Parts: sequence; structure tokens; C-alpha cells
Amino acid sequence: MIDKPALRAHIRATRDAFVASNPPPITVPDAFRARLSHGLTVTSYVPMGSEADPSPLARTATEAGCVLALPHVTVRSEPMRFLAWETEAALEAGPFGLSQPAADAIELRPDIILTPMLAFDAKLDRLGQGAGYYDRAFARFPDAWRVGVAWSVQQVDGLPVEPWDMTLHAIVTERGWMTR
Ligand SMILES: Nc1nc2c(c(=O)[nH]1)N(C=O)[C@@H](CNc1ccc(C(=O)N[C@@H](CCC(=O)O)C(=O)O)cc1)CN2
Ligand SMILES: Nc1ncnc2c1ncn2[C@@H]1O[C@H](COP(=O)(O)OP(=O)(O)OP(=O)(O)O)[C@@H](O)[C@H]1O
Repeated sequence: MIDKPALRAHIRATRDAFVASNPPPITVPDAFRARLSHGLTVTSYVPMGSEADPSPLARTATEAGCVLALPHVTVRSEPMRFLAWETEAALEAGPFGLSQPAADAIELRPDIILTPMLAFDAKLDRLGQGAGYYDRAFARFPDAWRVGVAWSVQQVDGLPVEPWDMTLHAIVTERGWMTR
């Protein structure tokens, strides 16, 4: 049995140390670019702490004519919503120190979900912050393309898979593209 809280703390520390060593940014894989088309809704996120920054992917999506959205959360019992976000538009302070769109921004249905995560494995299973926000969003939008974004050092040998977990379709790290 893997102790998830202990694993989360360990990975946060590993990620902090990795970022302190000045890793290269994430670059945009051709397989990601190939999937973009005009009018698709792509959800990004604003990195917190030492999370990998998905902006290169989000910028490429905007250039391809995609619409960008960002997650918006309130309390755990309420689902996360994806709200429209124009690059440069002001963000507001949310819970957990998050920056997010204003609560009255337009809610969108995602086609591609750029997903933050704490840990992942070679089978493209993921471990998040533990609030289940992305797990619930994946269940609500099962047809969206689930692309995890992380640093390569966040890969682990295996993760406990919960009944509600939905495997990612692909992962982007500073080392490149992983798919199944
Ligand atoms: N950048 C980013 N945005 C995101 C997420 C994420 O993982 N990363 N989320 C993914 O769900 C949602 C926010 N969910 C969160 C759920 C729990 C905690 C949390 O428990 N934070 C701890 C401290 C974490 C730390 O030490 O790094 C806390 O505040 O006590 C944070 C965000 C939506 N936006
Ligand atoms: N589809 C779902 N419907 C309702 N509750 C869910 C669903 N998926 C997950 N949950 C709940 O979310 C909680 C968190 O699960 P877990 O520890 O696997 O989160 P995580 O993968 O770290 O989180 P996240 O998806 O936010 O990154 C669990 O208590 C679980 O019951």
C-alpha cells in the first residue's frame, strides 16, 4: 500500500529541488501541435509553486485558434469549472493561493485538458493534490483529451489506482512526449 500523503510530500520536495536546479522549459511536442484545430477549447492552468509551466502549450493552442480556459474552484464539495480566459485578462485570488478567472466568466466545455499533477507512472496513471477536482472533471467530460504536464522527476514506478481514476492520454515533460 502506498501512503498517498507521504508520496505527495516526497514528490513536492523532489520537484522543488529539481526546479532549483534550473531545468529547461517544456517544449511543444509535434504530436500535441497536430491535435490542435481552430475553435477547440483547451484548458490550461496557472502553475503554483514548482509545478511545470504549461504556457508554451497554451500559447501554441492560442496561435492555432483554440479558445483557452482555466480551472476555477471554490470549495471541495463544488465541482471545478473551466472558465474562458483571454491571454492577459486579469485573474483573481482563489483558494489555496490559486490565481483564477473571475467567477462570472463564461463556462466552457473542454476538448483538451492540460492537467497538473504531482506524480505519474509509465502507464499514464496520475496522482493529483487529493481534492479529486480533475478526477471529477474527467468523469464529467469523458471525451476530452487528457494531457498531463509535469517535470520528468515526478515519474514514479507505480501508483495506487482508485476505481474513479481515468488514465491520461498523454504526458508532456521537459524530456518530451509520452503516450499509450
Ligand atoms: N496550478 C494548479 N491549478 C489548479 C490545480 C492544481 O493542481 N494546480 N488544481 C488541481 O486540483 C485545482 C486546485 N486544487 C487544489 C487542491 C488542493 C490543494 C492543496 O491541498 N494544497 C495544499 C498545499 C500544497 C503544497 O504544499 O504545494 C494546501 O493548500 O494545503 C491545492 C489546489 C485547480 N487549479
Ligand atoms: N468521478 C468522481 N465523482 C465523485 N467523486 C470523485 C470522483 N473522482 C474522485 N472523487 C473523489 O475525489 C477524492 C480525491 O481522490 P484522489 O486522492 O484520487 O485525488 P487526486 O487524483 O489526487 O486528485 P485530483 O484529481 O484533484 O488531482 C476522493 O475522495 C474521491 O472520492
